[in-house]
Amino acid sequence: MIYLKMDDLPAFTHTPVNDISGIHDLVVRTFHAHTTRSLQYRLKQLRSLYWGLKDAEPALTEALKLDLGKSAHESWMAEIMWCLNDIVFVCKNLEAWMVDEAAPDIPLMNQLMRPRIRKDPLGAVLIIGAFNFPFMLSLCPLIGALAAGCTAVLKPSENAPNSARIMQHVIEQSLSPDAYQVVQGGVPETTALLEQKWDKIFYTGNPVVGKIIAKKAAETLTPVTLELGGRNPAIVSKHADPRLAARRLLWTKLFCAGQVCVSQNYVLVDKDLLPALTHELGQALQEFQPKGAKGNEDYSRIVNERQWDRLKSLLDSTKGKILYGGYTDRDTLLFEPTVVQVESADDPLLQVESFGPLIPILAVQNLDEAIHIANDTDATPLAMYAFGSKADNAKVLAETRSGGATLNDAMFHASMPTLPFGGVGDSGQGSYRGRESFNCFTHRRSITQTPGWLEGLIDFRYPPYTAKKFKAVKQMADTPDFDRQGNAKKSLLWWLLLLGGKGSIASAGARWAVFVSLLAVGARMMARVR
Ligand SMILES: NC(=O)c1ccc[n+]([C@@H]2O[C@H](COP(=O)([O-])OP(=O)(O)OC[C@H]3O[C@@H](n4cnc5c(N)ncnc54)[C@H](O)[C@@H]3O)[C@@H](O)[C@H]2O)c1
Ligand SMILES: CC1=C(/C=C/C(C)=C/C=C/C(C)=C/C=C/C=C(C)/C=C/C=C(C)/C=C/C=C(\C)C=O)C(C)(C)CCC1
Repeated sequence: MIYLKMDDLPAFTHTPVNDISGIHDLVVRTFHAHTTRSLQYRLKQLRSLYWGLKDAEPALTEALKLDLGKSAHESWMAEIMWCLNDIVFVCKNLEAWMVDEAAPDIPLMNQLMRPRIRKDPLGAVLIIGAFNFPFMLSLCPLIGALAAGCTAVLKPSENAPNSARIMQHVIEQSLSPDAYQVVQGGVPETTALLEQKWDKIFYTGNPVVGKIIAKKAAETLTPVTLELGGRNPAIVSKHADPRLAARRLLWTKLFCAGQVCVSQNYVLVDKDLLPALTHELGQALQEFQPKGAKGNEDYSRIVNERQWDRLKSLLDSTKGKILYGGYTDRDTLLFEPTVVQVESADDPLLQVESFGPLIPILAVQNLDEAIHIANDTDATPLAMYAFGSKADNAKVLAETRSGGATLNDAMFHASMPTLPFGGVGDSGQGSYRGRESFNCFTHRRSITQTPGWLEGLIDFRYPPYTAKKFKAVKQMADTPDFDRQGNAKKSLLWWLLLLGGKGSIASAGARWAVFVSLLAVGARMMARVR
């Protein structure tokens, strides 16, 4: 088999803005022609995309190397295999997902109307991808939209142009062009796309642009899923294992050179554990990169000069002390993983999302202080990490919010392809992955059907309203299981089972034991008397 090479592809060129409304109209027309509704159509498209990606694997790997210096290892694990497995999983489950769902919590009398929930595709959707995991962040939403029966336009990030080129090639070779289109470009092209009316917009990227997109979508009441970012804290309590914490936190800062939305933005460590943690970070860095970042050909590069410059000026602005790393080279876009011990939560490294291989560490007095700083820095980050005892971790989860969280590791909740993934508050809204990708592009349509023979039985709904009809309606009221003080009331049956008492089932059991014993004694006494 002759494998495709990136050189075989046309150069990255922006889609002419004047073509965008025609592209939009095409996918809208196709949706309204109901072309994409059948299960077989969707499966055929998904299976075709699978083989298109599979056959392009060498070029996909090459593109990620060109755009980000990404290793074949990371490219396979978190991009190519990720997307291939996503398609396989969706194909296996799609038929079950599409079946009408029985409606839950329906009173008996309403069951007669056969309530059910149909999964309707939302329509023609717009998907805007980001540069750091260009295939996973563009194709997985597209897989969800396709599975849901939508038509779609994908706008990959222009900051990963080679990945955008090969994605366009694979999509054009594998999917029906009437239903699935790619628009290439940056701000002007995305802005032109946002002028069109979509049935859903799925955006991955920074919160600033997320607000632009949410505002634009609000003008036409278009639903959005926003996969944004945040300043994700890692809290390392005094009960943590410093070696595990060091290795696992470094994982996400070496992965894609820290250009990972769910990587920790800063580390709050109990003051007593600071020496051990910093020591273990040095040990792990030595193990993970024995020849340093420069000598590690599997270590990604910063995506472009603009991002490199932003990171460099951020590092130069810190008042902290560099413990490890700090080597950078603009010519090769290399940025070494850099551990900085900072003395204040006001340090510039904690004020913005680095989205790079910076690891500021701040010592705290205790867990309460860590939680306070975390909530003060970013109340709704995309991710939260807690390393500590079971009680410590439970406290962190109970007293903070985040899109997702991993305990005693980094980014694991984001490493499971079928676990719903999304932000909260400023870090985003909506979620996807696995079945959630199907749901993300689906409208859950409630349907009922009233049989003719019921007409006389439910005429209480028609005027003229009589006393008899009103009495019938009054009897439909439910009985509350709580009293006027807001306390739960037990039903008569429950009162009897608990023998009138309150408290636990165990105490009720004790009462039953006493009650049965008394009954037995009484019965024996009655027998003697006879
Ligand atoms: N939640 C997630 O899954 C996820 C994944 C990756 C990145 N992110 C977040 O994204 C940010 C980094 O990515 P990025 O935004 O630099 O990626 P990016 O530069 O690739 O931009 C993302 C997309 O937004 C578009 N865009 C940029 N500026 C725009 C504008 N003014 N108007 C319209 N469209 C515009 C780009 O064309 C691109 O398609 C970080 O905050 C990171 O946390 C989140
Ligand atoms: C195999 C057996 C067992 C255990 C298996 C285990 C525990 C396997 C663990 C696998 C791991 C560690 C996989 C890690 C994968 C990481 C990935 C895919 C990272 C992905 C990163 C992503 C998606 C980043 C996203 C970034 C975003 C969205 C923003 O920028 C046993 C032990 C159970 C025994 C039986 C065999």
